[in-house]
Amino acid sequence: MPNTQNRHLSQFTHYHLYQDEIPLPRLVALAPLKRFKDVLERDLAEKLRRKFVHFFQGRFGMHNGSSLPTVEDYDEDDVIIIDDSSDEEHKPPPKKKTKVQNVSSKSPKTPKIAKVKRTEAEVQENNNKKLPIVTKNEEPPKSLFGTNLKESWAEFWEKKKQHSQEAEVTNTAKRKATASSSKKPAENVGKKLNEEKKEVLPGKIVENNEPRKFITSTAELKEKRDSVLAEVFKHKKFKSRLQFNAVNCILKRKCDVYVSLPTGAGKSLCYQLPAVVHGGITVVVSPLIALMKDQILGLRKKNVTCETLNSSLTNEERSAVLSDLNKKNPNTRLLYITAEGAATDSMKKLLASLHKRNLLSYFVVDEAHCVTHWGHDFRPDYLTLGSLRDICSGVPWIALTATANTKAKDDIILQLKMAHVEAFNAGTYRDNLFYDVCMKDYLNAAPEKHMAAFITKCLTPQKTAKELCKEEKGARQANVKKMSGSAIIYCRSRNECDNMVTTLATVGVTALSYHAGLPKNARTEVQEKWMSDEVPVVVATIAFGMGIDKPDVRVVVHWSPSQNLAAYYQEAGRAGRDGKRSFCRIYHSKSDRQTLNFHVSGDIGKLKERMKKKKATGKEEEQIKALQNGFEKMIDYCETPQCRHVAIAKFFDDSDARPCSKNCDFCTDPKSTKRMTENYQSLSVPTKTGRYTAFTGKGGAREDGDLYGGGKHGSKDEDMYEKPSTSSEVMDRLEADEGRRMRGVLQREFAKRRRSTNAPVPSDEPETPSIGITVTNSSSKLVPNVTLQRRETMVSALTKALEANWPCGVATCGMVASDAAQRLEWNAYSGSKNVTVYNNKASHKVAEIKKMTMQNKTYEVEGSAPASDGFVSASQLV
Ligand SMILES: Nc1ncnc2c1ncn2[C@@H]1O[C@H](COP(=O)(O)OP(=O)(O)OP(=O)(O)O)[C@@H](O)[C@H]1O
Repeated sequence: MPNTQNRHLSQFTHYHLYQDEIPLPRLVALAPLKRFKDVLERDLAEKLRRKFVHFFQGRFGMHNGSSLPTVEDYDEDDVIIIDDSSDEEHKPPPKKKTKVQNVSSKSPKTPKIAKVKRTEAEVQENNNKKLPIVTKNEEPPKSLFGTNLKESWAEFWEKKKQHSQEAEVTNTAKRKATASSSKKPAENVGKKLNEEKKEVLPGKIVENNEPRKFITSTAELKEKRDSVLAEVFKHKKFKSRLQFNAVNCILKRKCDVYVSLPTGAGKSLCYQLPAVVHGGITVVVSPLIALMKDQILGLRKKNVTCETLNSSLTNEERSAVLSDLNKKNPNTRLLYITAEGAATDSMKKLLASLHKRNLLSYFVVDEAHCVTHWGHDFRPDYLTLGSLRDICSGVPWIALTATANTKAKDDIILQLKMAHVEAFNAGTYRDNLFYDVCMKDYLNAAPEKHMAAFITKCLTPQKTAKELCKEEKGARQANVKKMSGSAIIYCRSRNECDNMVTTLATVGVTALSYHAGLPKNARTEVQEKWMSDEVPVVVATIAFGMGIDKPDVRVVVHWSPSQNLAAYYQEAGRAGRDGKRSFCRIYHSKSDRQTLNFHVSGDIGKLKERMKKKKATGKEEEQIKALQNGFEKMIDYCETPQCRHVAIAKFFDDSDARPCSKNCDFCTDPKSTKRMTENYQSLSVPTKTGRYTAFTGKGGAREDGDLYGGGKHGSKDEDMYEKPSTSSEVMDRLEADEGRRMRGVLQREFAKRRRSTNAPVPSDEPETPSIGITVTNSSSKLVPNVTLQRRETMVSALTKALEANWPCGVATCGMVASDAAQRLEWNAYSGSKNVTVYNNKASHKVAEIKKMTMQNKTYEVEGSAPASDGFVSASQLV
């Protein structure tokens, strides 16, 4: 690294920033300067921030940068210079004497603040800012971090913040007093001033053994509530009356609170806002690490300091979190933990210590339906949460869920030992969601194509159709439909996901697949592409979607029903979180029902096994009942002509279960919905060989003799399907299922040799190429399970996309679209190890071309044909 250690701050330029040539202490000093603001706000911001974090971690045991001052908190001349020469770790190697003046080099032991002049007006203006600044009128601290670095950066800022806020309160009070002095008697003003001085600031923790003072004045709570809503959460108002009421009740801290609001209704705010208002620490139990990460990310973006303690942390991360929690005034406001973690002795000790130090503000149980076997995602570890009551007595408990009926609600309250509960129950109705069910066997097109058309329609903004037509005239977007919003398609198995992506590509819908078979980084990549609207559709197993809060999901399709109605409601609830019209559709068939039946009976079988082995928790029988009930209600939902909203409302015991009149297929077109259901009921059921035989049940789903029985068909399906699960460990389980799937493949291979099975076996016969589509090196078997047909599909999708991009169907270099498509497809094929990666690569290429078409840019095909691989272009063949 060049010698930059001794440069004066003014000598650093953006060049040094980009070149990474600035020592960390200088960087800390430079960050506040406005001349670097543009850089800070762009890509380098993150880099700098990480450096900050790293730097402070090392020196002061801080674990995140969220409480560090941001560039907004300073002015150009508020230069803070840190002399770190006492810090061995960051000490530069000995250098030759330089002529450049180092403003900080005079006092090697004591870090100090250098301050340049500011006008009175600037000082006043900055006093009103959120974080304090160092002004010339103000006595600077002896050292930035206190003598001998005893005082931490966080403590310093906490003090500064407090000082500045107190000054602000006094100023405000003075202003108010002056304004009203002509009307009010002076003693009133004095009284008000005294009141305002007593204010307990958010985040301020009083001495250990003194009881912590929470805000109790209604007016004060109201004021803080509104300012936190606007300034921290950036919401103009509460989303609903119920959210407003729940927040108010929780803010008062007078009782435990049970909140049941529909999916996407803003339950998180109900506890996050009070947590910020009252300060201290709010402990949140969440069932999924993915969910926690999502919440933490969201909160950190809002500058709320939050942490997690879970099994995914490294030792260093864990000790950083703990060291903050062990401080007298921790920075952490919300601490996310798992129920499993809460049951450990170390967590119990930590909670006891926080409670003893008067730090605990709330104890929150998110997704509280996990506490009860009546819920759809029962987690035995949640049962132990109630015992923590004794550890943190007097702390208000908050339980939140979207999916609990009366039985579940009662059980949650019982299990969590909630006393004096105030319940906020909003029912499940979401008027922006349109629910419908399509019977796969009664569609006028192949079901996959039917679905693709549906998705395209949902993602094509109605209003701009005319504009699009206009645009299309003479424009290159001729064949490209403008899409807006995103879609999720839930499939049961990895194979189903991959096949669906290919099928969608043939009809011009670009999708990526997401499932446990993908490596973790590939899954993250898919999720990011979908979140950033690069690819509109994701085809996934139910592992996707948990904790995802994308506002503009316009459509959620279930390629087969969920295992129970509560899970379906939760999964479909990913749609329309921005409140706009969105669609939730299930494609259902007799064979889907049998497969589901097989899985449910498998789960029931396991529970019965457990009961026999005396490993039982005593709740198994009820769990079995809940499983059966959830499944029956799911089947009823699909197979009974009724208002879909009513079916959901009844399942959750909503008091208001009126038909929606316009938000489901039955209410908008009862005749055809009934006809479709009748046709479905009269249909025969598929046999082991795939043929249909007369359905002998008496009509209703529950009379199906196969229900919960599994049956031979189910057994045969075992290796074809991933085990669906609504449990929070779904990812792990899906991973484990891969082993089972492989065993299935082996079994099929043996069976193939014995020639004694009906299971579909991969054929060794060479595949026949389709007429009109040429695929490079078509006999290649480089990527297992990628059939010639799949490759042809991709070539054809790429050709279509390129034809739309190149107005005359020919690139500037004279290459025709089909040749270029072959080349691109080959690149994807030869660079992939498995079918999913191949699918995603090829589909992403289609998306990339389409995006460029929309932007009126020409897609350039790079690279040359893989001659040694036998590449022969279509034009050469003709
Ligand atoms: N007062 C509000 N004004 C506007 N948007 C809000 C408000 N409160 C919450 N939201 C937004 O609503 C969305 C859903 O919130 P949240 O994730 O808390 O829902 P939820 O009830 O927990 O849903 P689910 O049970 O499906 O996870 C978020 O994007 C959140 O920012």
